[in-house]
Amino acid sequence: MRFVVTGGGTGGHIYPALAIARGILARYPEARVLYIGREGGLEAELVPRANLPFYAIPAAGLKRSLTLRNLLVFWQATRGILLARKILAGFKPQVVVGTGGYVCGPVVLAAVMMGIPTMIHEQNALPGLTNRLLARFVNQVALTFEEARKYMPRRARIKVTGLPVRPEIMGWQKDEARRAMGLPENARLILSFGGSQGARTINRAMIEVLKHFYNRDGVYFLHVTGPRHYKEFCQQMGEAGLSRPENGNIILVPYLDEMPRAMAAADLAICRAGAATLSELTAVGLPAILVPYPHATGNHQEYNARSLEREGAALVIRDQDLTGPVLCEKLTRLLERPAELEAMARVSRRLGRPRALEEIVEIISELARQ
Ligand SMILES: CC(=O)N[C@H]1[C@@H](OP(=O)(O)OP(=O)(O)OC[C@H]2O[C@@H](n3ccc(=O)[nH]c3=O)[C@H](O)[C@@H]2O)O[C@H](CO)[C@@H](O)[C@@H]1O
Repeated sequence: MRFVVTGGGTGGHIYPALAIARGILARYPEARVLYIGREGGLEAELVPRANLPFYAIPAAGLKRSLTLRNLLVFWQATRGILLARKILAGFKPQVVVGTGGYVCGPVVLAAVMMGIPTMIHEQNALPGLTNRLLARFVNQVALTFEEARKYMPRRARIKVTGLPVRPEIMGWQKDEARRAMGLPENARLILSFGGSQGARTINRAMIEVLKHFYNRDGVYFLHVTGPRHYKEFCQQMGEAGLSRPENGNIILVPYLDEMPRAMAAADLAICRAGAATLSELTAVGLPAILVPYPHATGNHQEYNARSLEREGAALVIRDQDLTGPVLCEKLTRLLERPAELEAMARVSRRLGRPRALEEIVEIISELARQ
């Protein structure tokens, strides 16, 4: 069997495409999966590293307003469709799967024109422009959040599958993770982090939180500063009188490779609201205080965060409202009300979709049988 996956631009589109490719190969070890991405895109680096065959085509994004650049974009899209048609005609896939990003447009459209079954996956509660356009033409739309449905055409075939999380996320039991981290039995662990680069506003607020809770009994903090902010953060901790936080109840790291273990061990997370992060939190049932990244396209992180908040799995603080005292107050309230925190954890676990990948691969299998 042969399958094509496509999606690019940011890790947010590429990692789900890679997870789906791996899911297909796990189910059909004899299958061939080809990844089509953008010339010079981040996928051109990540896909070969994941040992998948990769073809690049030209693609660029439309500006939302009418500009000269858009003419160039149309030209590139036409070239992209022609090239994608050629690749698809040669490879003859049974199904083409797109996960969003500019490059997805020409590849999925070429497949639609050629009568090849197609599926797209949308990661966010507010769908991206490419996926919204493609949803009109594809055979199946898979969503992470139910909320995204209302932005999709009414006649689209839609299923809420969730977003595949990396398997390691499910690999730890809470007790085992806490023992491995050397945490005392009954202490609570608060895990705070920004995106992969960290988040300056969360760092700023966390300085005050850490100062407030320093050496407080029964609560531990694991704070991830982001690699670029680590030195500055340690310096600010020193200025706040916490020059040796590791002697108390605070662990500071620039980046956390051990995120799966930390999420399993933690009782509460303070973080951004990227789709992967939220899927991981709900997969392990970890309640959160979410601070959506305000510059994400269309402010989609706030839509993601509100979706968890509406259900009762998280609280949301907007980036512009985030200060040390506001965060301290919310945190203190939750720590003083363990029943509330436990209820949030239950809702979070209920929202989790640890079988997302299986469901997506099942849809792809059905399309392949058509
Ligand atoms: C800035 C931005 O626009 N981000 C978007 C990007 O997310 P992006 O992929 O940047 O961010 P996500 O929250 O989705 O994922 C971050 C990943 O990094 C991991 N991690 C993070 C810090 C750390 O120290 N260690 C670690 O392992 C997290 O566990 C998670 O797996 O695409 C997503 C899907 O379209 C969107 O929802 C996000 O809004």
